[in-house]
Amino acid sequence: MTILTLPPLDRETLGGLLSVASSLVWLAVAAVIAGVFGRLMAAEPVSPLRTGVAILLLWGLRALIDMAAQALLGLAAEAKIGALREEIVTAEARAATPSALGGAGALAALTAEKPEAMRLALLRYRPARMRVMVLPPVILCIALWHSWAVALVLLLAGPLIPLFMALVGWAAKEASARQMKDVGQMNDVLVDRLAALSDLRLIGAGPATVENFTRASEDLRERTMAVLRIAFLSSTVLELFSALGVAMVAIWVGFSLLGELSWGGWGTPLTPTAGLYLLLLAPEFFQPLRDLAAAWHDRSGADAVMDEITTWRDEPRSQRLGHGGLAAPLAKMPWLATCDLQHHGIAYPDFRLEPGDSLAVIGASGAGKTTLLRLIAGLERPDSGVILVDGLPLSDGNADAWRASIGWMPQAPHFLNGSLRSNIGFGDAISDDTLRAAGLDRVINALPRGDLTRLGARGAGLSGGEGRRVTLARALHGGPGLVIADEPTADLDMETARLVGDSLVRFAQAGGTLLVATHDVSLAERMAQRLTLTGRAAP
Ligand SMILES: Nc1ncnc2c1ncn2[C@@H]1O[C@H](COP(=O)(O)OP(=O)(O)OP(=O)(O)O)[C@@H](O)[C@H]1O
Repeated sequence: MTILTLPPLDRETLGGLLSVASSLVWLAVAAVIAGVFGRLMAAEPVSPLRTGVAILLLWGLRALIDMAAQALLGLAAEAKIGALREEIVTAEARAATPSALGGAGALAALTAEKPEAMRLALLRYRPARMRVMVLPPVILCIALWHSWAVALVLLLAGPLIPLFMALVGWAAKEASARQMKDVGQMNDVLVDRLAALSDLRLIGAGPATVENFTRASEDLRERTMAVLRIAFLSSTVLELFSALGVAMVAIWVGFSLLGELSWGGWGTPLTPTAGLYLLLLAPEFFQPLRDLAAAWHDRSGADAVMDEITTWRDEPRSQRLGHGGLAAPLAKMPWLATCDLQHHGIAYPDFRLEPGDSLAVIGASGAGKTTLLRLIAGLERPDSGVILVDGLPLSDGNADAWRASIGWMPQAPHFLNGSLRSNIGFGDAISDDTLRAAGLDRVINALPRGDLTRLGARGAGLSGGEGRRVTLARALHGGPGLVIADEPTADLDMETARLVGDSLVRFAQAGGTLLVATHDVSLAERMAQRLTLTGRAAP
């Protein structure tokens, strides 16, 4: 294998190797310092300039290597965390069913907050493990060269640290997992309660909600304290072991230099330079082990997050059609047909919709109207049968472009916590024609802040009918070929229902294709075709 064919080092490995190199530079610095003090103690001449320059150069080198290592490790951690976040957001955007992990709050925590808990582990754990594999053996060899007694002390005290670390590690991982779960649940509680704040007040559930919330936050505090307790306990014990190790080396070196101890070396008396060198190296022997112990704790938190991400990954969830990416809409509106479509035990009658046609899907509650609309939009995969778009089966290959050609008016609209304008165009400019077509122009003129009126998550600031017109404008925005509307007139008074119906009919009269699921007989009668669903066949 030539060097050219060797796999390139990833940033994390390179960062880890540089952190090892930086620690090795310290051995050279310690040698220079010990040499200088040895000469001073032996009353030999020392060049302060040469010594100062040598130490400065070595420190500078170490700082540079350290900086490069931290930069590389930081980039590697950012890339990993970014990739995880992208994976979660992309998968959630493609999932047709909600995650069993929790609601929006839990998923937001899994995407934003929890991967952040992995950063310290990514920055510290692997480099610390690499340093542990190199530095203690190197220092042990140096110690053995000078004294078997010092090597024996290090050899006995050193392994106690990883041993204790492993024992604490189990408890730390469990405590971190419990804490991570609580963080997700807490976010869910927060999202739910904030969404229902006014309802909770009206039914007088304020005090009970506050009490529940206090209990949940108290639980989270206790879990966090449990994690911190383990961290404090483990670091105290590790400090104790390493302090004892260093103290024993210091006692041996001190008494050997004083001539009180004649054993532990290799027959020749310990020189002041060698003694000082051993004293400087002893803490460095324990340092990587202590770093690893600290990083081990970070890793416990990161493992708990990874376990949760693995559970989320392993959930069997059906996927929307398409890749979820941005796609250009189809050049011209195709014809649409269904063939032997079956989903969730409901068999759907076949239908065909030409460009410019309008179809009302009618049937009792639970007959499968919303499900059919979702299937047509590629938001769910049918259990069997096909949807034909210009004669081609709707598939992952054409679903993104198909959806880009559709305007969607859902039964239960969601609003972003932003201005009315941003709730229609999501950042795009909105044409006056779209506002007029949705009958929204007069509504906007009557609002004190016009299209800058801020909407809450449930469309607060607008009446139900006005909110419905916002979703209609959203569906019409961008000039879609097909508008799919799910119960567009539900819960509206007759006048507003007629206005919304007029807007939809005008869209169809202007050449748009219209698919409407409705219980509203007068709206259904205004469509060119009607499709009646009968739901599941009786068992
Ligand atoms: N993931 C699912 N698995 C199994 N059945 C489901 C699933 N989702 C929905 N259903 C069922 O499919 C049926 C059709 O539901 P759908 O919402 O399409 O009815 P609908 O005709 O739109 O009702 P409504 O007029 O009340 O809005 C319902 O019985 C519903 O319980």
